[in-house]
Amino acid sequence: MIYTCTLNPSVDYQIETKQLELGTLNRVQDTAFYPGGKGINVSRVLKNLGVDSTALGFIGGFTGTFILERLNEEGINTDFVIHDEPTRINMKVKTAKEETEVNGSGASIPKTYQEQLIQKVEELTADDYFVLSGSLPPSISFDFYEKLSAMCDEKGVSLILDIPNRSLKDLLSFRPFLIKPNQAELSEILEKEINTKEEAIKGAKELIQFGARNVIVSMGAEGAIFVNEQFTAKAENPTGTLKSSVGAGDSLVGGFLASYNKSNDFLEAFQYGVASGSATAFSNDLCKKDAVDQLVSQVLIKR
Ligand SMILES: Nc1ncnc2c1ncn2[C@@H]1O[C@H](COP(=O)(O)OP(=O)(O)O)[C@@H](O)[C@H]1O
Ligand SMILES: O=P(O)(O)OC[C@H]1O[C@](O)(COP(=O)(O)O)[C@@H](O)[C@@H]1O
Repeated sequence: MIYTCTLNPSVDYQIETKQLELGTLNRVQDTAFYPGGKGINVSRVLKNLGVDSTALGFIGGFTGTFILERLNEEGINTDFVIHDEPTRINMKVKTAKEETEVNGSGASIPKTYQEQLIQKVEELTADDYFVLSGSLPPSISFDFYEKLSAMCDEKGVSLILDIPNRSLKDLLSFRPFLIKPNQAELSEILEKEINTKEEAIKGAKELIQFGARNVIVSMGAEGAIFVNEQFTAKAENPTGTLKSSVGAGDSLVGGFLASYNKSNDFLEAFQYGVASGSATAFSNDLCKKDAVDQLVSQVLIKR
């Protein structure tokens, strides 16, 4: 079974407006609410691609209820720890020119609730994948990532890490099956500029040395690279019109896992993941299977 874990979920409030001007009244053209947070997005993408998963993490309040209802409607298994404070709301503003994001910091999670989540992860076995994705809420420290990663390592659970944290390097000794920093995150982790695919491949190889088993660096409109101990590959995106790139990285992870789960083939999974990321970038919500299947042959992979 694939488990996703979102420690800091969100309701994503997407706004489309002709322009966004600070210090004045802006009126919007279009709005939509989506259940958000990186692990939740991975579960939603997996479901869209025909693969079941169970979404774990913390949710609470009226926003948490919204997330739970939407995931239930979509037929996604959930096993969240429910707390009292509302889950955060993240604003995603799209104008004709650019995308702007304002992410909340997150709810306060008491220690007893943190312990409840640990108990759920205790149940996982070596047949499972555990996708630990997204930021930490303010009341939880980096040790929590360490604790969950160490548990996966001990039990032989395949760990996928997609955390926007410069200390990701400190988790690589737990031998994650896959990590997926984006270009900016890789720069932060390695404390150097990453501008090209060649630089990203070099950087990803450093992360393999630290213990990661497979590394994908996503590079937005430029595509992505894949590195493991056996080979490296570059991917170019298919062409299309950008609608919203929110969740593109999570879609890459979801698409990769959906394909790898069936084929055990890294290159095929990488290609399908990139097609999923692009299909999300070309739509308002997360990618749907038809769109991914249409794009996949247009993703150019070079080993
Ligand atoms: N503008 C775009 N056009 C086509 N594909 C895109 C675009 N933005 C993102 N993607 C696809 O989605 C993947 C993940 O996007 P990226 O923005 O790098 O991740 P994150 O959301 O984690 O920052 C990219 O590697 C690419 O394949
Ligand atoms: O936990 P963080 O880093 O604040 O990210 C949460 C946000 O990231 C998202 O999961 C989207 O992530 P990506 O665009 O990186 O795939 C949103 O749904 C959510 O608002």
